[in-house]
Amino acid sequence: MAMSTPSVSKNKFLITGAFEKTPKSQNFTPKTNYVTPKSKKIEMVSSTPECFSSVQVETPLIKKRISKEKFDEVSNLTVAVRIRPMNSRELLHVGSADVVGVRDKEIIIKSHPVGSSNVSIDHVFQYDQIFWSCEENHSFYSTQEEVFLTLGKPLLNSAFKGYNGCLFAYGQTGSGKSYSMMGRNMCEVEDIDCPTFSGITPRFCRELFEQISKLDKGCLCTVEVSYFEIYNEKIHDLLSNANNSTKTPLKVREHPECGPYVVGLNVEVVKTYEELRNCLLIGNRNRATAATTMNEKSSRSHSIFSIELCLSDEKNRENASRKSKISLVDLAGSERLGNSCNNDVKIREGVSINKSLLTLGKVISALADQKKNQFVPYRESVLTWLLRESLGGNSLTTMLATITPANTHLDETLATLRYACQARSIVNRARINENPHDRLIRELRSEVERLRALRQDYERNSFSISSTSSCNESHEEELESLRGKLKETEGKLHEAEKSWEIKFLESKETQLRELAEAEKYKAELESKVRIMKTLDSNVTLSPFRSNFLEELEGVLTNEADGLVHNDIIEDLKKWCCQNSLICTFTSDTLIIKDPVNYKQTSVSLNSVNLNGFENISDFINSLNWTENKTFVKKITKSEIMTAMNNIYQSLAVLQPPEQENNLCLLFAKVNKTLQSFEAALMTNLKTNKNQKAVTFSASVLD
Ligand SMILES: Nc1ncnc2c1ncn2[C@@H]1O[C@H](COP(=O)(O)OP(=O)(O)OP(=O)(O)O)[C@@H](O)[C@H]1O
Repeated sequence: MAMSTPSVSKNKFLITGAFEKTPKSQNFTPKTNYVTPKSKKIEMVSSTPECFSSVQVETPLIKKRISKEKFDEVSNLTVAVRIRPMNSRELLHVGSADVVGVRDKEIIIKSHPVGSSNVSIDHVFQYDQIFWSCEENHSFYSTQEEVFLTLGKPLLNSAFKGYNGCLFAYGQTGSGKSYSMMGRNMCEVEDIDCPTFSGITPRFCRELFEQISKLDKGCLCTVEVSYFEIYNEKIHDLLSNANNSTKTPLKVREHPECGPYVVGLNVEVVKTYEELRNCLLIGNRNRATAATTMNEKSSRSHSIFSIELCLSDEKNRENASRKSKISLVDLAGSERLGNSCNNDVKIREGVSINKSLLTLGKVISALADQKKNQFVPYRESVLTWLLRESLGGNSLTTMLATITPANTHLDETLATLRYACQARSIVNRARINENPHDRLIRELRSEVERLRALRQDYERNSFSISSTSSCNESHEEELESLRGKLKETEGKLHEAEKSWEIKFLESKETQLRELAEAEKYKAELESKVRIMKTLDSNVTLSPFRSNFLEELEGVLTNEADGLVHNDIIEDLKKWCCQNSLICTFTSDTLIIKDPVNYKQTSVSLNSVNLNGFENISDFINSLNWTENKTFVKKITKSEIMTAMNNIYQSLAVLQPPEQENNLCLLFAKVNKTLQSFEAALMTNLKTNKNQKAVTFSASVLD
């Protein structure tokens, strides 16, 4: 990737006067990116070869669009070209020559068609900015700072207004993309902070925090940063701690409102320039490590460093809250497949890089075409998908094309310049990312101001007209309609501002209500806990309580019907059931209870004999019945289960916050029921050792 900088320039035809310069000692005023700077006619001082030379104008005619439509900035992509010095390899190459000339905002490339040394063609390209960085000591040399001030700073200023921005470097390997974007070296603090060599990205970070420090006190500002690279169509997080080889590539998803994003990407919140610089260093080091282990991978990967800026100023209604995202992109080398691919891996890489760059090309030409409803294949590559908003969307975008002046790379240089020319036709519509209500208020305010100014003009004019001539009726009408319009807009603004205040109050009220509810719930919970504690200490629970359910379950499941298994007993049970009598058994006794008439009888199982009786009814009536005033009921297994379920449901009712008294009562009731159940069960178990059915007194079920 590194090439040494030559000490001597071998310009054969140096067309100086690249663009208007300010002497180095003076403060440099950036030529703003989105306004065409006034050009200065500068003479060519080249030594044009004395041969036939034809001129080929390569720049398509484009109408530069800079318009503000209700705070939307409609503008073409800003395209700049930077020419780096020839490196030692290029200088040592036999027959090497500098074929790039610069005049104002034009680049002229001199080429000789194959086989005709005497005929040359001048390819002329026009751009928004040209940075000639071939000879350091030359007065027209463009420094790193100038490149930042011209391209990076306007994007930063726009970010503070709420516009998204993107700056991407495009060019063949070794043409100076990383040098321009990051600097001469990029893995040490000294490199990042180097006043001479640090590139656009570190300068952007430094300036960002300088501007933040100058913001008003009441202005809240957050900065979030992410850094990733795309290699072979796969995304790798450069801020992740995981080892490069173990990293799983991240995926791209599309949010319906926010657009495409990388899933699981580390986003760091940074509060100082030093923290931001640290992120940059981590990312650069990760990138460099990957480059060494994977054979100069960095040349073949695209890196995207993104900064999200969020500003909110309660005091200043004009700039209530703004959000912007700036992406600084260093693309992979754009050379064609044949030039650099000499093995399988490289061919695969080349295909992937070319897939991204090819799609980028397709996207650029589709957007440049400007036909309505033209399909733009953003989703054909990860790069274009993620840069969608930067290309033809909501962003102010700048492309920096980097080239070498050497004739050895003439084809690549021409390809890069043509690519860059086409990109100039892309139109983006950037809008301030803000709350729609703030936007409405701002728009109405500016409309009111405009109408007021118009009215003043009219009033002044009509005064001079009426003083010189008789009353001009049509003028008066226009003035009247203007007044009406102004009144209407002022009314709308007043409404918008009022509704904003009402909304604010409403949201405050909702907040207070929610807070009060939360407090109430908290108090209820606390009282519930208090009750639980009191109950625990006051109520003496039976030692069997913990085993109660298991015991009950044991009894129920053991209902193995090991009773007297004979047909007579079965018939008796059936008959009793049909006649509303309760029929229970101990190991040797049959007990029959009549709950309606409060009677009870018992008979030894051994003496049950139906012989001599016509039917079961006669046998039952023959038994010795005694009075029994206690109403008892036999509970079946399913009845017990239902009763238990009822208890659990009652317990469940305790969960939501209840009035303290209700809660107390309910709890006591449940406890009582459980105790009764338990007592009844224990009595039954104790008194009837082999009993298989359990009888409870009816009060238990109340
Ligand atoms: N404007 C410049 N002035 C002086 N040296 C430069 C300039 N631009 C690039 N160089 C030097 O040229 C060499 C290649 O530059 P750089 O690594 O930035 O190329 P690149 O386009 O990013 O390549 P790659 O695609 O491989 O990443 C480096 O040694 C760099 O220092």
